[in-house]
Amino acid sequence: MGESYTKRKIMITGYGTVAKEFVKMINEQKERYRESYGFYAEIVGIIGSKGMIYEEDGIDLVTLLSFGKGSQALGQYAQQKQIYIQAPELKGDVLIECSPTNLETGEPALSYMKAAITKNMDIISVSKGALVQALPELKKLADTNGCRIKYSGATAAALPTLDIGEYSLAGSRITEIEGILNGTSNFILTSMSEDSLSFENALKLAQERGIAEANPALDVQGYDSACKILLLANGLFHKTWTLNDISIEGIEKVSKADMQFAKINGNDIKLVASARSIDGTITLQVKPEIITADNPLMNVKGTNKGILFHTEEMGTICCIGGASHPRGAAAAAIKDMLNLYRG
Ligand SMILES: NC(=O)C1=CN([C@@H]2O[C@H](COP(=O)(O)OP(=O)(O)OC[C@H]3O[C@@H](n4cnc5c(N)ncnc54)[C@H](OP(=O)(O)O)[C@@H]3O)[C@@H](O)[C@H]2O)C=CC1
Ligand SMILES: N[C@@H](CC=O)C(=O)O
Repeated sequence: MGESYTKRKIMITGYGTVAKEFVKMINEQKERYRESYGFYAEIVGIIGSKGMIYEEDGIDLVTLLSFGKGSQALGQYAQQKQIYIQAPELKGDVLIECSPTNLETGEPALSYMKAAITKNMDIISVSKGALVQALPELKKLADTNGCRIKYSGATAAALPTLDIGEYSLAGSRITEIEGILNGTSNFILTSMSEDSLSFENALKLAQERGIAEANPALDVQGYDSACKILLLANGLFHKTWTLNDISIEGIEKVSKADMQFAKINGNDIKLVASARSIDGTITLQVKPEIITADNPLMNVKGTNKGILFHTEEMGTICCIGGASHPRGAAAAAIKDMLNLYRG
């Protein structure tokens, strides 16, 4: 890549586990991104629940990273740099949305995204609430304002899903999608099945790894998987389904005995999110299913995830890996950003 590059001013909403990984990656690799992709990211503002730090010429990432996360870290940064915590205001070129997922209201992400779009900012979202509540409305608003919305981080993050469907399978007719899309519940099921951990201990470990949702009920009750299959199915089948169109069952009722019984027969139990054709109609559901040994999803272990696309023209495509992890989620946001602006 030559000397010329695109520079964009970045704002982040929600400075938690994923956002901090995003900041770390920009700090460590911004020069590599500039050289290899012709794109330079300058983080100018971060909004937490108690207000915003903003520096027009770029936040000093090394200083910021010397503190923890959340509004406390933003406050410590402001004190160190002798700047004020300001009232939130979206300004810049790109919003990286990393606030907590709220499936009831979509907030605070929904308001942040709308405010950003009205300032002609592109959006990269890792949070799911606003997308699940209002993606068609947000896309319309974005079109009117000439901006774009990407959300790999919200559709299984490090596991490529939407990109495969939109780019690698372009032109092919996707008939069905099946996936293990939630790392926390897959980790719990694998730990119960292979490491004899209890449900509670496995969930605690997933929380310690930073992969469970702030409200882990979203993971174990199947809602996180439901959000992901909804966003994938709407994106790839060009529909506007809502969460109400999905039959959702989580893993809370799966017992160790169920897992052992499945294993005796060479099978396993996994939380599968699917968009399957039943009587000619696509039906969306999330539920624990028996996976037989000949199913590639059998190999999805621990925090890994996996997806199968059944197509008319390209046969069945399988992708496995992309373990749930805050760094993987941050990397998915970086991928979206580089794909939007690469030279
Ligand atoms: N963790 C993961 O592996 C993945 C997470 N995601 C999604 O990414 C998002 C972030 O996840 P994660 O970083 O783990 O979550 P965290 O809970 O670690 O971070 C969210 C942060 O948002 C801040 N926050 C809370 N309320 C507001 C508000 N009103 N305005 C701005 N900031 C606010 C909180 O800090 P404070 O209140 O102190 O300001 C908190 O630190 C979630 O929506 C999640 O679903 C997606 C893929 C993977
Ligand atoms: N909680 C999710 C991570 C974000 O999507 C998971 O466990 O996979």
